[in-house]
Amino acid sequence: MTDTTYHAASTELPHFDDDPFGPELLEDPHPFHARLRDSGPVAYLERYGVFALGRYEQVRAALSDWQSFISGAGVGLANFRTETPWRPPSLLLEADPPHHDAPRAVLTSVLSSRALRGLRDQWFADPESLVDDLVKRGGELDAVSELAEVFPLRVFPDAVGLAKDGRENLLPYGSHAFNAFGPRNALVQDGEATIGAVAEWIGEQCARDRLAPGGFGEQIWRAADRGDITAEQAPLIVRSLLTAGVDTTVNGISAVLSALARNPEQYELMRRRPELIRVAFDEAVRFESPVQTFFRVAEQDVSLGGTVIPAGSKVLMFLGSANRDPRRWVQPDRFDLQRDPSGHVGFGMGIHQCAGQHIARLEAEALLTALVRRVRRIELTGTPRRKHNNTLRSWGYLPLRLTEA
Ligand code: HEM
Ligand SMILES: C=Cc1ccc(C(=O)O)cc1
Repeated sequence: MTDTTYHAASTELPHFDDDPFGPELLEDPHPFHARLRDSGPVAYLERYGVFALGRYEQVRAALSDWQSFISGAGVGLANFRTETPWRPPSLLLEADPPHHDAPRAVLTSVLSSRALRGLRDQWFADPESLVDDLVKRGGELDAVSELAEVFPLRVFPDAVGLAKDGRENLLPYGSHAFNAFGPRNALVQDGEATIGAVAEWIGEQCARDRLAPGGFGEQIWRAADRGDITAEQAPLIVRSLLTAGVDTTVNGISAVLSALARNPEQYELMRRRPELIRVAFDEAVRFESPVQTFFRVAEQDVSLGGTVIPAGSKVLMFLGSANRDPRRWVQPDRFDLQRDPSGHVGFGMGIHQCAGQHIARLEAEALLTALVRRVRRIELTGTPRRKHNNTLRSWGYLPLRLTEA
């Protein structure tokens, strides 16, 4: 592509000086998302020298076109072609076909909805006692520390086959990994101070002899015995579970609890029609988008939304903005259990679409089922507080009252 056409594209292109990873936008990204969408299909963020996609159509197109928008140069701001990643790249998230194929096939099989059937009874029983205790205690709670951070950490590490000790490392590791997809701002620098020991613990847990027989981790190692992947790949694929499997579901559960508390008529509807429980979680993932953004790199000059994005450019996809695009969703800012949220990009789209989405849905379904049986009403009892992260949309404090049914 010649300079003149690039120059022409860049001058016609809407430019923003906003910082999507700064405290103001992390606190409330929605006004910026609306400006970004209304500016056009493609924009340019001057602060980071990246192209930005805010509309559903272009985000979905970029997610689906893995040949033009690649993951192998990193799905954060860092370009692995010129910068050293903070950790060895993921064999799934930060890989392109053909290297991506075998690791993905293994995880798809290990985490398939069929494979999860054996977990259903145990995962549905667990939150019943948790909710019972909270209701008996009077029903006042911080839903983040006493529910959203508790339930996933009780069931998921066991399903992976992790040892009991050291599990307190999982949330800090995930938080740092998600911060590290952004610029090296204060959020990343704060994490760097302690991440060394945490990352070492995570790495140790991926060894075969640390993983309980029959768990997801050991099943990945058995795939290596079969030759589906190599023994060198197995621990890194286990690491993917530990990185993506906890903070995401914690924030997905916080998101659905927050949305239900703010929309009591939706909670009542869900109690009357429990088949809406699965819709509720996906609608919350659309509405809140626990994973807000991911990057891609243009593999070659690629035309999108009337703009030619030059080869080598980083492209920032605003999943949270796409999930609230009025060009795709009716009344997008409404949490509405009677809409069909399928097609949302909260789990991504295409070959990298979330490999753990069935896990996330099962956890949420188990918790919401326990709630609708025991709790008549969920209401906010104070001012919730956000927890800032460069990639995750997260609650730090969510004061709720659960009224016994
Ligand atoms: C509410 C919960 C979750 C959300 C919102 C979420 C979101 C996402 C998104 C947006 C992607 C696409 C990344 C991209 O296109 O670059 C993704 C991929 C992935 N997720 Fe999830 N995720 C969730 C839960 C989980 C869980 C529980 C696990 C593991 C058990 C998991 C494992 C993965 C993996 C391994 C990938 C990479 C897939 C690939 O590149 O082929 N996720 N997730
Ligand atoms: C959705 C986030 C995500 C983070 C890390 C990984 C990984 O480490 O493979 C996968 C997905």
